Amino acid sequence: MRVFLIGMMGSGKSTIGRILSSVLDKKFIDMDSEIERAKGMSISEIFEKEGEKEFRRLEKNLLKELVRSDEIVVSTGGGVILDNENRQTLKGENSIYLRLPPADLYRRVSVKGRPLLREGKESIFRIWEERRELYEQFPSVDTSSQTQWETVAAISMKIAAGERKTLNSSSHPVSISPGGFKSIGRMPNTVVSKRVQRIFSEWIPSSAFSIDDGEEAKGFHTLFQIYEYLMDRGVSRSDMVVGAGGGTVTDLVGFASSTFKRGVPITLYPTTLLAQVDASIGGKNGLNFEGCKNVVGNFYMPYETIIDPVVTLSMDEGRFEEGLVEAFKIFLITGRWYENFKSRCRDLKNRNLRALSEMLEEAVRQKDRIVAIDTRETGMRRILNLGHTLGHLYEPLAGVSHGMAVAWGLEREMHYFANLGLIDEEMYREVSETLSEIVGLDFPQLPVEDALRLLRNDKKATTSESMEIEIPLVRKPGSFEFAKVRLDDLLAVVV
Ligand SMILES: NC(=O)c1ccc[n+]([C@@H]2O[C@H](COP(=O)([O-])OP(=O)(O)OC[C@H]3O[C@@H](n4cnc5c(N)ncnc54)[C@H](O)[C@@H]3O)[C@@H](O)[C@H]2O)c1
Ligand SMILES: Nc1ncnc2c1ncn2[C@@H]1O[C@H](COP(=O)(O)OP(=O)(O)O)[C@@H](O)[C@H]1O
Ligand SMILES: O=C(O)C1=C[C@@H](OP(=O)(O)O)[C@@H](O)[C@H](O)C1
Ligand SMILES: [Mg+2]
Repeated sequence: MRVFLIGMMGSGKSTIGRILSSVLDKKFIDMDSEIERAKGMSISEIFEKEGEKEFRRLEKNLLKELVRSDEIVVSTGGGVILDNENRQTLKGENSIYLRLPPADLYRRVSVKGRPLLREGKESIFRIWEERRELYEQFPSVDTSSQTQWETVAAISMKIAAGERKTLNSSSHPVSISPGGFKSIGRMPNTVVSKRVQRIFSEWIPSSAFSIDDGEEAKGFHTLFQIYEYLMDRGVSRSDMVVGAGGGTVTDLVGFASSTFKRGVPITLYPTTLLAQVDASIGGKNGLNFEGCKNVVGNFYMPYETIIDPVVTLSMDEGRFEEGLVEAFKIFLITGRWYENFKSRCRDLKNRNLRALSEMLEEAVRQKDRIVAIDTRETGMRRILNLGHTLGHLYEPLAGVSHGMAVAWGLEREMHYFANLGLIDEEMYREVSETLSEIVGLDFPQLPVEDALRLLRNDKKATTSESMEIEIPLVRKPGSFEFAKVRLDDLLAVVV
């Protein structure tokens, strides 16, 4: 497959092209750089010494060469579309126009290395006016007020085939499907995260209801909005409801569908990595109440979960990596894919789609196996709480997100058990280094009183007066148990 990025100077073709090539495992080619290398001079020098006409001849010949290659992402020069033959060639390819209003281009573009702007940056407005109809002959993504990752995600979604691999999961049907998110367009009763709706609006049905997400939104106020939407849509038990968003959305819509008319079917489209490896698998749902996490909820298996790694590409730095932490936690517990994870960590952090799809398939299979054995968390499923005991202190007291808190909690719990000699130093160091590589470990010291109060209220503590709590212990990858620990000893590693 070949992908060509077209658009005005400054629209981001070279920047986005480099990132996109790493995501798609393809060779990156920047046409301007190729021409400069072949000629041994800069674009400006070519324009000056040999004229624009010669530059366009070189550009045209290079394009003819490139369409004979494969597995490439090409950032074209802004003027490649001026030649009709070039346009016809590009129309036969996966060509995407990075669309941006001229005012944004003006703010973004630098004159340096762009001879057509030698009269001044304001020339960008004239050039844009002259060319806009040529660019608009191509499929486009709007890159105005989009992050670079959101632009990469929108392009990747456009070109993703949507092939689906259904896992023979036992708790509920799950498919891994790069581009499968696009099937949401056929779903009539969709509740979607506002941010996801903005990024992937091309595929979200107009009948969808977009909601705020995040912990603040994960409460009865949003739940009642969802009930009202389902009422307005006349949803009955023979209809399908869709929840598309991160874990707060899949939890909310999961609970709403489990209680609306005593239960209507739900299909989940988890759109964060954390929701894909964890929140959307296993039927747990819930909402926060009176400042307490997940204090209302139940177990309700979705009709299906569609996991599309492409949709996670748009996530903010930091939030994306939190999903890697939850996956690493599962591989640490089961021992499977643990070595693979460490060796693929850089590819995973670079959001390489092939690595993500393989990782997701393994993580989902393993969580599904645990859930199938102990759906209602009376035994083995509690192991998934690894890192959450101390994580539930960091989340409110350090004011960090759930995923980051779990990373810090996992590292501190491993540190605690290493101090007791229950896990060897090498194991602790390996886990700590991996977590540090994924999200960094600059956690703060916590205030003693608040930390002790929260620890005593942890739902695993036997009684609030007790000074003991039973928490998961992983002695080595794949070997786990539950260990009774004293609250004040555990507290010592976080205060
Ligand atoms: N039910 C379960 O088994 C389970 C398990 C783990 C966590 N959870 C719950 O999940 C929640 C955490 O989930 P989360 O980390 O997904 O949080 P989230 O739903 O708050 O999403 C995090 C942020 O990512 C944004 N976002 C979502 N999809 C995006 C995309 N494709 N591109 C860019 N931004 C995107 C959201 O707008 C939000 O700002 C917590 O409430 C936790 O309790 C539930
Ligand atoms: N999505 C984006 N948001 C903000 N700035 C961007 C974005 N994409 C690229 N840029 C910046 O815009 C400038 C031009 O990008 P570049 O890739 O050189 O554009 P082109 O190759 O289309 O001329 C660079 O400074 C780049 O960092
Ligand atoms: O728009 C144009 O005609 C041009 C854009 C430039 O590439 P970028 O779009 O990467 O700046 C480069 O090919 C040359 O300066 C001509
Ligand atoms: Mg460029």
